[in-house]
Amino acid sequence: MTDDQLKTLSEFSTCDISDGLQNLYGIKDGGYFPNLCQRSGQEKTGSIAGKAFTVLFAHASDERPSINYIDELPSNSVLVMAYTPELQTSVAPYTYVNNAIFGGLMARRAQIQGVNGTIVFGRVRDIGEFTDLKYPVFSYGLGAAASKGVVKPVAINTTLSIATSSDTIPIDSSGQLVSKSCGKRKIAMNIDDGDYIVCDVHGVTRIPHATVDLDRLITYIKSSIKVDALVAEDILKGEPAEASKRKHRALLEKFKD
Ligand SMILES: O=C([O-])CC(=O)C(=O)O
Ligand code: NI
Repeated sequence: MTDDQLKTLSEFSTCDISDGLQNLYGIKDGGYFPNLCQRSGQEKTGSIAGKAFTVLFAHASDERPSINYIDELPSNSVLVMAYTPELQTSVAPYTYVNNAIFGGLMARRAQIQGVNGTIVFGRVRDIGEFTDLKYPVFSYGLGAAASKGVVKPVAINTTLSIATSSDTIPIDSSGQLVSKSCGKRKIAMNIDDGDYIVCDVHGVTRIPHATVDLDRLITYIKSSIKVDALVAEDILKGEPAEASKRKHRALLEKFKD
């Protein structure tokens, strides 16, 4: 990702990103990861963007050794931390682990290396320190206890599989109706290392780097924002929304393959 692309992504909202992924690439969930809350960094103008640097956490009994990931983080990345599937639940609170795996000292260390923010599919602590640092952190929940002896980081630069939908809700993460009779299961969405991440007040979106042409997506989103602005003007003049949308959406036809 070039500096220009990064700057442009940080000017888009997560809603803009989801519109682009849905309309240009047919990704029905719009790349949106539900249930994360923004804990800090709200004062930043624009969105938080960067390439995903992924860290996988496993139970302390996992045979893999604990690794140090916090001291070698690429600048302009977004640190993404998640658990192995058996430690995740697809209904609230989304993780079985009540300990926090990210805190103020780690935020400090990440920030000094130029990391743009942290996403934890689990719990975090020391939010007062995140706020003081103006360092953006998103998480499922909060905790007070550190992770020692309970979970440990076991892999970096790996695909993270996130359980996002409940087996009690008959709709999967891509918006398809699924049979209620298919029994217990978790429906996962992946984040690959190096995916483009954009976060804001709505939460977190992910642009899959393997399948999305970032320049094409950016060009589409710029046009889509223009269309929305034109429709907003029409609505202000008293025009009906649907007719205005039809009129201006033609601007987006050129993107259809
Ligand atoms: O001890 C931990 O797991 C994290 C923590 O509090 C910090 O980074 O300040
Ligand atoms: Ni701490």
